[in-house]
Amino acid sequence: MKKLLVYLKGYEKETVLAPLFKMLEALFELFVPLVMAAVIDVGIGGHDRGYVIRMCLVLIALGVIGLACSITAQYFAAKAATGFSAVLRRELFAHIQSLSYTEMDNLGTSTLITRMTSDINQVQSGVNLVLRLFLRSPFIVFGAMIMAFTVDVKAAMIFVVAIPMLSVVVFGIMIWTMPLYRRVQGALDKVLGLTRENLTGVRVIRAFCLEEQEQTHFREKNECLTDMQKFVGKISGLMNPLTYIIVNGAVVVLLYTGAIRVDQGIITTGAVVALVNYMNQILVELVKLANLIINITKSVACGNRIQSVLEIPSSMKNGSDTNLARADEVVFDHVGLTYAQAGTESLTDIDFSAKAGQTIGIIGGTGSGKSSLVNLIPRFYDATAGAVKINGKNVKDFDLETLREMVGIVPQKAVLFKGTIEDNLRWGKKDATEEELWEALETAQAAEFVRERADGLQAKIDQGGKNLSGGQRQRLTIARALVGHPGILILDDSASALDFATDAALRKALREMKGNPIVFIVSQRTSSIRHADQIIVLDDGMVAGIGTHQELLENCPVYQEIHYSQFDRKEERAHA
Ligand SMILES: Nc1ncnc2c1ncn2[C@@H]1O[C@H](COP(=O)(O)OP(=O)(O)OP(=O)(O)O)[C@@H](O)[C@H]1O
Repeated sequence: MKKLLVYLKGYEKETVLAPLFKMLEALFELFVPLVMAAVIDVGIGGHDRGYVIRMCLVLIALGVIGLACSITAQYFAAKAATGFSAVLRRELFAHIQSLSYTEMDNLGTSTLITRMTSDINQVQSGVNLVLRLFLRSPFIVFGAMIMAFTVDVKAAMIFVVAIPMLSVVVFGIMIWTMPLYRRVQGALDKVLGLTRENLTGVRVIRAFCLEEQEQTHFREKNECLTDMQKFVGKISGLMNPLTYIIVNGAVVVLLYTGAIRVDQGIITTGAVVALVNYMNQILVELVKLANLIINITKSVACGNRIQSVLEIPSSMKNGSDTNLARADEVVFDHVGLTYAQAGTESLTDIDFSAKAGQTIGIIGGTGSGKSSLVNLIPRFYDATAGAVKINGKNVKDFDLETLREMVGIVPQKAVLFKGTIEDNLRWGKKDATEEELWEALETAQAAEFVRERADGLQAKIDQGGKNLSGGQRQRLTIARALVGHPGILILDDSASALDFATDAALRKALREMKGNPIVFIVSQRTSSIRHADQIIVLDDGMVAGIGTHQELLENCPVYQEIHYSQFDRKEERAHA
């Protein structure tokens, strides 16, 4: 957590001024009981109306100056805390962006979102509270005690007994509740995680009529959180009655002792009132201090969670080679891949090469390793054995940005972003001309439906592309990858939502593309890859066959099985 405080850099002035103004406010507050004592003793006691009015004006002035100091402190504290959290949020976001898929898989998106949002908010409110109260509360407690001694040493001895008793109650409750607050935070994390999962998967939940089951699940987690909060609340609820018993007991003793000493003419009535006021001030500040410590503990816990993400180094080291103007050849040189935390290899000894202008089909059952294989080319993951090479150089040697600019990838799940069609297409190439955008749309078989939209390229896209059909989304993601004219194009099962005619038209357009790109088509359908120059058949992470459609039909049982489960033999003879 301490390391996070560097993000306060640039707010040094606010960090000093906020507590300073709070101390000034406290100082004025400490004078109020003395002025009140003077009003009682001199003004009321001496029937001096003018004095009473003057002192009342002094009280108002003290109040106004105190308020001005408090508002100023609040302003500086809020400025420092919000500025701090904005920088922290930016740094954390940038760091998460720099992490590789491996780290992202390990952490999970849910917890990253909680850390980016509620954890940073908690740290922000912690910083704000610390700046305002950390010096003020102890200052008032000790200040009020010293003032009590200046009023009357014997009466002030009651403070010496009452304050430790108050501290035991306040801090005892704090120590008791602190671990419970941590558990409440954990339960809150679970409720947030469940809410997020349910909201993102709401369509699936409804499709499977699981609303009731999910509601029950949510109710259980929510009740668990509520029960914990109630329990902590009950313990915290003890704070007020117990502290008030002590304070009121001390006030009774104060009044009793004070009355005797007033009778004896040692102190004045006003002095007794001042002592009672100091006692109340101390109580209020001790309770504030305890709340502050609870808040600091929560903030430190949240800060540590943020720090732990910031400390994760990216396992992917960037290469330095920026010399990649064309992709002439992609080679998988005895490549193996074992995912972090997975016991077994997901890819074993993959060995093949692809030349410029070639189309490579990749086929295999679910979980056979097709996506894993193509993900190695843009370095979403790194091969754990062998090497993936472009133009004879290991992909690890290339600068990541250079490498990824060369590779256009259309992921299995078509993801679009809120904005216009044009905004989404420009992700592929910022400065693409309108002509280039339409060219990509034509190749991706998406031009027709974009033209049909009243706003054309300016048509709005909802978050995730929800206002488009699955096939339209897929075609737009293909167009987005094509805009940058990649030297290597990867279509990871990205034509699955297209009808056969559109799929065939897409493949024809891809073959006719300018620039001789190497095209990798991952598919479950043999019809999508039958015209590929080379088809790689995967079975349980291993190559079960490499060749053309005809060659594989003759000598690869795995390919035969896939193909004849989709087409009957008569149809195949007709095709041939
Ligand atoms: N991020 C990951 N972490 C750990 N294991 C993974 C990860 N991604 C995939 N795997 C494992 O690697 C194997 C191959 O998965 P992959 O997604 O490459 O298969 P696939 O052939 O593309 O499957 P599908 O056709 O269903 O998309 C599977 O056993 C899978 O569980």
